[in-house]
Amino acid sequence: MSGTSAALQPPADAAPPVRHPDAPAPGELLGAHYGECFGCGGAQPHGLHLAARAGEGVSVTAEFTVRPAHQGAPGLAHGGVLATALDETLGSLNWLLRTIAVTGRLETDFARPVPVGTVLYLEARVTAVAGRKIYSTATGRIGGPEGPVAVRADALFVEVKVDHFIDNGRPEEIRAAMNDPDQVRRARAFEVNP
Ligand SMILES: CCCCCCCCCCCCCCCC(=O)SCCNC(=O)CCNC(=O)[C@H](O)C(C)(C)COP(=O)(O)OP(=O)(O)OC[C@H]1O[C@@H](n2cnc3c(N)ncnc32)[C@H](O)[C@@H]1OP(=O)(O)O
Repeated sequence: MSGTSAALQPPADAAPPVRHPDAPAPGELLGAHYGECFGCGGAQPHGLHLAARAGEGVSVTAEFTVRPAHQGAPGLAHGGVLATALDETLGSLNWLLRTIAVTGRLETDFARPVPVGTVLYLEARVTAVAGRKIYSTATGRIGGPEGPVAVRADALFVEVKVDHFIDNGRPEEIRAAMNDPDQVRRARAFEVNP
C-alpha cells in the first residue's frame, strides 16, 4: 500500500522548483550542513555520514551503507534509520534552492526489508514550491542505482530563517555554531535568496 496524503498535495498556485544560479554543479558533493548532524555530519561518530551529490534540476543522489549499529530486527535496518536517510537526502535539496528549510511532514513507505551491509541508493527531487512550502519526493533502491525501490518518501519542508535555530536550539551548541564564522556566513547568505 502506498499513497500520499492530502497534506502533501501541492496547492493549485504551486510553481515548479527553480535551481538557484549559484547551486553546486551536477555531480558535485554538497558537504555537511552541520558537522554534528546525525544524518550528514563528519564529526558525528554515531551518524549515517550521508554524502549527497547535486543532480540535474533540483535533484540529488546519495548512498548510505547500512551498518550493524542501524539494526531494528536481527540483520535488518531499523525503519527509523531508513526514514532518517530519506529525510536527510530530502533536506539536502535545500542546497540547490539555496533556502534554509526544515521538515514539516515526512510520509514513508517501506516496500522491502533492507539487510545490514546493503548500500541504499537514494535519489530525491523537489516537485513544487508554494511560498515557504517545498514539496519533495525520494526513493531508496537496493542492489544498484536502478534496483528495486526498498523505501520511498514524500515530504513537505518549510522555509525558516536562521533565527529558527538560534531561538530553539540548546545554547551550548548554538554558541559553538555561532563561533564558526563559515557556518554563520553560509546560513545567512541562504536567507537572502534572490
Ligand atoms: C547558527 C545557526 C546555524 C544554522 C544552520 C542551519 C543549517 C540548516 C539545518 C537544516 C536541518 C535539516 C536536517 C534534516 C531535516 C530535518 O530533520 S529538520 C528537523 C525536523 N523538523 C523540525 O524540527 C521542524 C519542527 N516544526 C516547526 O518548527 C514548525 O512547525 C515549522 C515546520 C517551521 C512550521 O511552523 P511556522 O514557521 O510557524 O509555519 P506555519 O505557518 O505553521 O506553516 C507554514 C505553512 O506550512 C504548512 N505546514 C506546516 N507544517 C505542516 C505539516 N506538518 N503538514 C502539512 N502542512 C504543514 C502550514 O499549513 C502553512 O501552510 P499555508 O498556511 O502557508 O498554506
